[in-house]
Amino acid sequence: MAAKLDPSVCRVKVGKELFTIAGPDLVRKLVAAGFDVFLDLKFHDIPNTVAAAVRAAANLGVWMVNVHASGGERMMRAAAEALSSLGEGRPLLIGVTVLTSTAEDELAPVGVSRPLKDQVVALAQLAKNSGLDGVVCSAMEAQVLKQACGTGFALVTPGIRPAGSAADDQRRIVTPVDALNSGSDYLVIGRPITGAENPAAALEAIVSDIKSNRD
Ligand SMILES: O=C(O)c1cc(=O)[nH]c(=O)n1[C@@H]1O[C@H](COP(=O)(O)O)[C@@H](O)[C@H]1O
Repeated sequence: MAAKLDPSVCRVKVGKELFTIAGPDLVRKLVAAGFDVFLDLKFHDIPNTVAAAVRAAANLGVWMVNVHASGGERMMRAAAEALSSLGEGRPLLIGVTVLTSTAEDELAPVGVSRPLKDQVVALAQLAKNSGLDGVVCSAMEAQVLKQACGTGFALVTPGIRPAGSAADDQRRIVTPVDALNSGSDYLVIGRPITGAENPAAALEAIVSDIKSNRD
């Protein structure tokens, strides 16, 4: 897949599936090939373990790494502190709020009684106060988060689907142009590109749609 894509057009994300199959060597190869790599392992563990894991990610040379914001303030602070001594070249540290595959009615069974949007805002504010650089959320929440957390706080939005694409297991989906217009800083696009017959052409179509239709 990476060989079919151009590092000047897109970054790449290595998630749990690929990392479990191919491990850190593949991440090093992607970095060496010139890609900015988002290591999406969504760490969620005790503070000491998460701090050591994000430090290990930084040593691989990745551009972005994420943790679950629901791991709490002490966990996120430990992660932020583990990276702070690395200075400018350190990876961006991002907190996952509520997964884009989660729908409103799935929160109560896991003990969350407030509305989904309020949960996303609360976790984003906690992430910001814990020293993180931004959050993963749906672009549906981008506008409210830019107001709540300010423009310098990065919004990373999966659940991106060009008009007419299948939602698959995602529940809070937004088109690429609408996501950017709502304030998303980074779009995470998987299956609409990886599942296409010609991934480079699918990416190109998305980029040209953005160039011609963005506000
Ligand atoms: O942190 C993530 O990257 C992530 C968070 C989230 O809330 N939702 C979400 O879909 N993701 C990831 O983003 C990617 C979305 O892929 P597609 O649904 O194929 O576009 C997957 O690799 C997910 O693991």
